[in-house]
Amino acid sequence: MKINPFAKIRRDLHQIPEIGFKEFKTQQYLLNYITNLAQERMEIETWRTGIFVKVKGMNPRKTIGYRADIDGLPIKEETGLPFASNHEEYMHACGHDFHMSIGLGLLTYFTENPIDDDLLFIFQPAEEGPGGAEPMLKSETMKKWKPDMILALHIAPEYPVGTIAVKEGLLFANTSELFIDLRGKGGHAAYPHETNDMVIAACSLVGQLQTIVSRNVNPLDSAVITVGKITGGTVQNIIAETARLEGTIRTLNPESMVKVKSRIKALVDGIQVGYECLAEIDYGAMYHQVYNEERLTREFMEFTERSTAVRLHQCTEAMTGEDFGYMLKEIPGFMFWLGVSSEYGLHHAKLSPDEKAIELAIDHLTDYITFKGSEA
Ligand SMILES: CC(=O)N[C@@H](CCC[C@H](N)C(=O)O)C(=O)O
Repeated sequence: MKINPFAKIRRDLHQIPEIGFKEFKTQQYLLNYITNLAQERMEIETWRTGIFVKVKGMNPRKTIGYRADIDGLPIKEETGLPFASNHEEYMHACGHDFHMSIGLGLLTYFTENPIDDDLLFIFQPAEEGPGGAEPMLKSETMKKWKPDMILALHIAPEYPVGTIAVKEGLLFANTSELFIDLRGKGGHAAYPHETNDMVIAACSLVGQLQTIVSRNVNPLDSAVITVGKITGGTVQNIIAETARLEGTIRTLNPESMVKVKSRIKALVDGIQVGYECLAEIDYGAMYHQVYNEERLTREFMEFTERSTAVRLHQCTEAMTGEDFGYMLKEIPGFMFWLGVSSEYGLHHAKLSPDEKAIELAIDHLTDYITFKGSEA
C-alpha cells in the first residue's frame, strides 16, 4: 500500500522524539525538508530549536499563522510499531509528530499554491515544558512577522478520525507545574525514632494535597492536582533524608489557581512543622489558558460544518494545558481537537493515532486557509 508522503514524514519524526529545547535532530529534519521546497516566496529564521517560516502572499493584507509544537515526552514507547522511537526513553506520546507533519503538508501546499495573504509557520519547541510559546512570542522574529490571526490543532485520541472538535471561548485550563522538595533527617531503618522520615512526610503530603480539590475549590468550578512522580531515599534499609514530589495543577478559573497555591503553601508549612523538616516549593512552568476568539472560531465551525470530509463536534473544556494559550492571549485565533481514533490516550506509551487524520487535516486546513487568505 502506498503511504501518504506526510504520513511517511510523521513516521520519520516519530522515530526521533526529543524533549523541550533539545529538539536538535527534529529541527534539522524540518530544516532539511523546508529548504528543499521552492524558496522564491519563503523566508526562514530559526529561534533556539524552533523555526519560523514566512511564505509571502501575492497581494497580502494580513498574515495567517499556523503553530506546530515539536517536542516529545520522556516515555518509553510500547506500541511495538515498526517505526517506533529510536530514542530509548522518549516518545511522541502527545502527537506532536502529527502536528509537525500536518504543518509541513500545509507549507508544501502553499509554496506551490500561493494565496493573497502572507503565511507564518511556527515550529515551536518545549510545549510539554518548560514552554517555548511565551519566549518565542517575545522574539525579534515574532515582532517582525507577528501574524494577525493564528491557529493550531491538537490530536484527540478519544474522537474518531474525521472529527474536528472545538468550542468558542475557554478550551484548555490554566496550568502550573509543581515541585516540592522535602529534607529531614535520615538514618538506620531500625532506629526510626532518631530520624525524620521524608518518605512518610511525602506520602502524607500527597494525601493532603488531594483534599484541596475536594474541600477548597468550589464544586461548581474545576481543578486538578496530580502528583505524577515521587522520588526519595536511597535503599530499602535507610530512612530517607530527602523526597521530591513532581506534579501539575490545573484550574479552569485563574482565581482558583491562586487559591490552590495558597492551600498548597499552607499544607506544606504544616508538613514542615509536623514532620520537623524543611520544604521548598517551586512552581516551574505556568501556562495561560487556551481561549478561542469567538468570531474566528464560530466562522471556522461554520466552515467545518459545510465540509463533507470532516464532522464538526462541539466539545466542552478540557483540563489539558497548552502554551499556545500565550499566543492566543496576544493574537486572535483558535485551537481545535483533531480526532485520531486511538485506544490509548495522550501521554500513554501505547498511543497509536490513525494516520488517515493527517491527510484529512491537511485538506481541511488548506481549504480553510485558502478561504481566509483570499477574503477582501
Ligand atoms: C496537550 C497537553 O497534554 N499538554 C500538556 C502541557 C504540560 C504543561 C506543563 N508541563 C504541566 O504539566 O503543567 C499537559 O500536560 O496538559
